[in-house]
Amino acid sequence: MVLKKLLQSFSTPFNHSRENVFGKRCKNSEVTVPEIVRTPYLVRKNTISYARKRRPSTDNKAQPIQTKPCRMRGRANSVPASKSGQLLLRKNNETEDWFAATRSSSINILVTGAKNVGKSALTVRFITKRFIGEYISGEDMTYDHVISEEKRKQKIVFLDQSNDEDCYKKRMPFDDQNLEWADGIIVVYDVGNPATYMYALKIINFIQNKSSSSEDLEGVKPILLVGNKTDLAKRWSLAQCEMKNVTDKIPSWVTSVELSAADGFEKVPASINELISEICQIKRISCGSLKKEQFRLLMGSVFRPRMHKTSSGMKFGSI
Ligand SMILES: Nc1nc2c(ncn2[C@@H]2O[C@H](COP(=O)(O)OP(=O)(O)OP(=O)(O)O)[C@@H](O)[C@H]2O)c(=O)[nH]1
Repeated sequence: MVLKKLLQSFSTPFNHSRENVFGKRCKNSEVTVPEIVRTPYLVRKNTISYARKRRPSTDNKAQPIQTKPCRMRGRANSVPASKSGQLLLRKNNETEDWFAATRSSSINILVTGAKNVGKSALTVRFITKRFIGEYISGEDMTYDHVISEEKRKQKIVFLDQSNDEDCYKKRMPFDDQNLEWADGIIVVYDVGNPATYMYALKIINFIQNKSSSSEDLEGVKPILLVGNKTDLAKRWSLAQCEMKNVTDKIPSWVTSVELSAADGFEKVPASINELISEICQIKRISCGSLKKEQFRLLMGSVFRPRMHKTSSGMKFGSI
């Protein structure tokens, strides 16, 4: 009944058929409704505003040019610390001490890649299980995430590295300190943009070259190459031919995966968990809960696609 009324309300005022919404011609007029770009998820402001990062203003007024320090951290006052410290942005002035402290106490993951490929989206999706439309651009962000295994807690720190032009020029593609700090690296590209894929390969080559100078980098720092935005299937298929020509350049020790931060209920946590368990093995830390989590995600994707959403026993990744 409600559905019937809803359908009627769609059709009566303008006499449009439902196809009109997707850009087809109206039945009784010559007006063409512009095509609507599909937004995968609605932003539920009340529940996720704490994790939302502001974009710089896009006013037409001339903005004063500001030079940002590359190692700028997210504004602490823009995001309140969550109870468990799972999503916590760092203050701007934390630098050397922060690197030293986190190096020894946590699992550190560097998230890098070209601009606008979805580095923040991927990280936030992993930590909060949510996709938020917009994020602060042009600033390095760090996120704390805690996994609990029985009574033990393991802190995971993500450094979401900005690649705005100023920083890019200074640290082509990132400085040694970030690389030394990281236990694992996530290199992100946009599957619909071959240039970002080339940039991702450049980063991997950079790491590979570093490994020849510091003997044990290769294999010791696991790399996850993530092709993001597969939900934009049209752009993706167009870019595939161009990317196929260069796929042989990915070194065999790099794990690669294609997914969508927007749609990635299972794939995002599964692939990042795999990277974390690899790091745990290398650092000889026990991460048993990750294995359980991976198994649960696998079973969830086979039998019940949203099983993990209702599970309360596992603290991993919850807010
Ligand atoms: N459709 C779609 N859009 C995405 C996806 N991931 C990210 N986006 C969008 O892509 C834009 C850039 O995402 P960000 O996460 O800010 O990208 P970033 O790499 O962190 O950007 P910088 O910090 O500027 O380097 C945002 O508008 C996101 O909403 C995805 O999987 N699918």
